[in-house]
Amino acid sequence: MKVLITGGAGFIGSNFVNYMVKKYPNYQIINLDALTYAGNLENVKEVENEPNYRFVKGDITNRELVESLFAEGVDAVVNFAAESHVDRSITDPGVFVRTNIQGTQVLLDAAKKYGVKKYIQISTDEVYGTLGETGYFTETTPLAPNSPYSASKAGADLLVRAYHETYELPVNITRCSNNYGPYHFPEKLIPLMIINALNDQPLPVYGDGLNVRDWLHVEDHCSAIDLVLHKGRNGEVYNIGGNNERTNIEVVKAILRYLNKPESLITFVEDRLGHDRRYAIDATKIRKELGWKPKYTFEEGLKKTIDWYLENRSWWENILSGEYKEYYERQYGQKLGRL
Ligand SMILES: Cc1cn([C@H]2C[C@H](O)[C@@H](COP(=O)(O)OP(=O)(O)O[C@H]3O[C@H](CO)[C@@H](O)[C@H](O)[C@H]3O)O2)c(=O)[nH]c1=O
Repeated sequence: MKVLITGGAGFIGSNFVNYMVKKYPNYQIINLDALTYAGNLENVKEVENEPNYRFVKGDITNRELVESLFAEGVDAVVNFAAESHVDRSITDPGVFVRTNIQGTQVLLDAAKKYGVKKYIQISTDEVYGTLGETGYFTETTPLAPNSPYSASKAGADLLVRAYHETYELPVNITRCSNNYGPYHFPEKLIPLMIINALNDQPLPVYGDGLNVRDWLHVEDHCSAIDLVLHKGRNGEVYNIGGNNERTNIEVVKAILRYLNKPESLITFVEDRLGHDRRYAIDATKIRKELGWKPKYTFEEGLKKTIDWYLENRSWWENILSGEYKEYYERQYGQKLGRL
């Protein structure tokens, strides 16, 4: 089987590339990634010399390039390639529409033209919008995205659905909750808080810190996608979530406790615009239908993740000294009163 993984140098994509190359030595894995600010070949260093792995630098909106890869005979596509950061989408939505929607359409066209056996769209629980204090997102919850990022992901999901209904393309859409684990780019909550705590820098918590996210270890996400790839019923959506609801402030305090750093580092800053209050996934369908089970509790997964950041200092120090530095100052400098 030849599997094209797009966005395989980003956080979740690279974890999936590493997982697939090692687990299936008989599969050919092609990693197509544009290497934007969030893509990093260091993330796939552990498999770069494996005979069943190949990297191609390129953008999913590049129709010619995408078609040339499909012409080689791709059996399955797993599309992770996306602009993923909500805060960036609030200041610059255009690139989100381009990559997340137009890029998906290019992949769908090629998948249809060359007759792939499976197309998997990696989506997000954010397409469902926000929850109050109770309730869960199921696969039939209406789409109600609130940020330009989630709107672009919802748009892509609708295209994927339409290619199934109209052309009978064999698709699945997976919608996961917040992932965490190794190679998570430092702009996101958990790695940002770990790194700032290690550097004795203020930890910027948005609003009252009581927004709730449902955390899923990235390895558990990979095992779920593996099941969907091999056993998913065509045309179906599968929610993937770890049942680990935590407020942001709980997560931040747990990180400080593990690192033995003072809570005085916590700094409440101006809230994110349109900030979704709570996400919580009902993953009954994938558990019952495909037999998926996460292996990490949040406490174990978080400790393992913090240890990874302690052991891989040079990975994140390289990112911090590059173009990310400018983003960080723009995003937090004023909020933290340091500019
Ligand atoms: C970066 C940052 C975030 N936050 C808050 C905002 C959110 O309530 C929570 C998590 O923020 P983020 O790490 O940006 O993740 P969130 O907005 O939930 O979105 C993530 O999870 C989604 C899945 O739910 C994915 O679709 C997105 O691509 C991914 O970025 O922490 C802070 O309080 N301070 C911060 O500095």
